[in-house]
Amino acid sequence: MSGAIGVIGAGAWGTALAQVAATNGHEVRLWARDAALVAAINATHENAAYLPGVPLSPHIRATGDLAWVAEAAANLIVTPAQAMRAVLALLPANGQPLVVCSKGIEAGTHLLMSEVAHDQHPLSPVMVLSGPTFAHEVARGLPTAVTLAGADDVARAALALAIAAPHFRPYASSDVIGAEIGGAVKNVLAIACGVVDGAGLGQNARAALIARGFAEMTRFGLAKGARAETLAGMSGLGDLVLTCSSTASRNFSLGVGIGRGEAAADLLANRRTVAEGAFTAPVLLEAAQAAGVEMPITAAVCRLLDGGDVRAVVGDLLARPLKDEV
Ligand SMILES: NC(=O)C1=CN([C@@H]2O[C@H](COP(=O)(O)OP(=O)(O)OC[C@H]3O[C@@H](n4cnc5c(N)ncnc54)[C@H](O)[C@@H]3O)[C@@H](O)[C@H]2O)C=CC1
Ligand SMILES: O=C(CO)COP(=O)(O)O
Repeated sequence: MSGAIGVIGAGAWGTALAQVAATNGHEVRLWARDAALVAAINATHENAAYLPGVPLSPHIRATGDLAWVAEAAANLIVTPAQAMRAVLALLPANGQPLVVCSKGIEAGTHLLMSEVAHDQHPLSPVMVLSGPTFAHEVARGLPTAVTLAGADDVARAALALAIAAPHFRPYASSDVIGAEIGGAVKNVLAIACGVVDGAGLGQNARAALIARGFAEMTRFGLAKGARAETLAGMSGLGDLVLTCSSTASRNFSLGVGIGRGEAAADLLANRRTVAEGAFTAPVLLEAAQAAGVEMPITAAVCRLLDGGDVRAVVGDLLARPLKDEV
């Protein structure tokens, strides 16, 4: 793939991906909706608001002009999930490949982000890039592997070559739904693991939540047409383990606060960066109920986000009738 690469969304992850795309010498057009952020990135070659301390490649140019970004050979979409449809509606449609890098499910429609992208840009090949990828590590050049999923083999192979770097290794997949469901669901489960940490419930409980959470992810994924091996790969289990283990995760950190007894509403009101699991949880629960899939951990996270008492919610989760593991 020759030519520029567009990155839409200049938060931590969009900025880190811009840095990856610039590694191979591509001109990178990084769109932000906030004019002050555009000016600051271009003046300082740093995104101090969302990815502080990382000197950005001179190949990256921030912009507020979506039409200029749309002329690039491919567009990586990295807005918060619930904002994606509105931003894509403003993006000129050139049939350019669109790569969904956000993790979530659209409220109201229950659509995955790739489905939202297809709705808005039916002529574009749509791909999904997902995996265990803390932005600050990727931006510093630490080794990272991702799933790059897409139905169009040619577009996917071209994009993989364009973004692969010695520290950044994309694995190809044709399972778009599976790649997306892993990333969306793990954010909800990371909140649950944070709660366990904040409430001091111990490492056994955290490991049990990861395992039972993975069972939930798999049940939901299979019901939606995902492949089991995708859910067990980078974008599913890999990302689940990463985000359930570290306060570097915004979702895990949100859970820690809830586990310590802080009100979820206050924690969310005081955040500047996005914790997608808080938006995904109620949508996921609705989608699971519509599909007839039981997701008790997701339901527990929803109760906690609605202000439920931690001890009561955990007690209810553990008091459910005994059942077979599989
Ligand atoms: N930070 C990370 O390590 C990773 C994040 N992701 C996903 O990438 C997506 C973006 O996350 P981050 O970049 O980390 O978020 P962030 O919280 O660092 O930044 C969000 C960006 O979106 C902008 N924004 C907020 N509302 C908007 C709207 N209505 N329209 C357009 N732009 C808007 C903000 O101004 C900011 O530039 C999320 O879905 C997240 O789950 C995926 C992998 C890694
Ligand atoms: O998706 C991520 C890592 O793969 C980032 O997780 P958080 O959004 O919880 O920080």
